[in-house]
Amino acid sequence: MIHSVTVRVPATTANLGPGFDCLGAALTLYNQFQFSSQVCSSTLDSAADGVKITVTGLDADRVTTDERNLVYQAFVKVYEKIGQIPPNVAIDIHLNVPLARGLGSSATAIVGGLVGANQLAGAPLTIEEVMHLAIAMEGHPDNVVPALIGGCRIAVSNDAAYYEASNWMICPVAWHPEIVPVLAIPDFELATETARKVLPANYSRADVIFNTSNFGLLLLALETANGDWLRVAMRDRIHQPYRKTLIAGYDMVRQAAINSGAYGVVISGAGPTLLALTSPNYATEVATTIAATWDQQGVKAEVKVLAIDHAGAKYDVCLDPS
Ligand SMILES: Nc1ncnc2c1ncn2[C@@H]1O[C@H](COP(=O)(O)OP(=O)(O)O)[C@@H](O)[C@H]1O
Ligand SMILES: N[C@@H](CCOP(=O)(O)O)C(=O)O
Repeated sequence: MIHSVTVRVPATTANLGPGFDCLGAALTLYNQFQFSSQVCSSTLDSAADGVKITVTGLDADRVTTDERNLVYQAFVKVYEKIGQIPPNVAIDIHLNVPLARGLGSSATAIVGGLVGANQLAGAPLTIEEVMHLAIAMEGHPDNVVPALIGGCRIAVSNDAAYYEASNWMICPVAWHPEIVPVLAIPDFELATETARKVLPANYSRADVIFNTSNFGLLLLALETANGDWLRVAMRDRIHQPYRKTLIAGYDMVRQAAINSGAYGVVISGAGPTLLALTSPNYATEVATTIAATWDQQGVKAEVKVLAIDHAGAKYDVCLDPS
């Protein structure tokens, strides 16, 4: 019998400029979730029956430890899907991905909870079924998909209604190893829900064509590391023009990063983290410049030079000694 499951889930950077709600990549920064079976609820000291949650690491005090916790909600979803009552469980969460910064913290929580529950239940669901549950919970595929399977991915819906889709085609996007993601994480939060509310419901034909052409070019540029293409292809008219007003210093930081060698700078996920893509030779210079420029605007930012994670969610299972 399985005693505990430990799941490691990567952060993500979604959208990458023109790929709003359909393109995202996993990053080498991870949250960890451990799920341990409990014998009976009388051994648990949480207010919620059947679950005890502890959280350590970054922003730990900001995460709820009762049954509203997103990891636990995802855990329960698996048992609903298989028609079983969720077992009593202790969940230990260790956070390295900051909350509400555009690095997919909610995606790690959803994927961690789903993968943990599925393994604890003896793996009744396929990875596709886990993915569909994750997309339905998050409401869009671009962060949960790379968080689950790693790499850079495009999600395409086979259904007419994109956001209600139950059929998804997931395709890998080649990412040239000489393209380095530099992430600049400011010291303020921006909830995805808030950043989605500022977007218009409709777009002009010109804006749609602008994004479609840049998106196509971006895929070629990521595969080939063609700098001339990348400098053009990271432009977007679907979300960034509206969201940048929520990110103090955005234009100045973007221009300074480009002047110091970045191909381009985009909002990571829903923001406020900024993603610069650059070559290995310029990565340190770009990182230093972004931090210094934001500092001049009164914004403290942590800057990380990362790589693309190709593994996605990884788990270890520990069997009951008896
Ligand atoms: N490990 C976690 N456990 C529980 N809830 C989490 C966890 N990580 C994130 N969340 C929830 O997700 C919210 C952040 O989600 P969101 O606004 O989409 O930002 P992000 O861009 O980081 O995904 C947090 O405020 C919290 O409610
Ligand atoms: N496409 C979504 C992506 C949100 O990603 P997150 O990492 O900020 O949760 C959006 O742009 O709203």
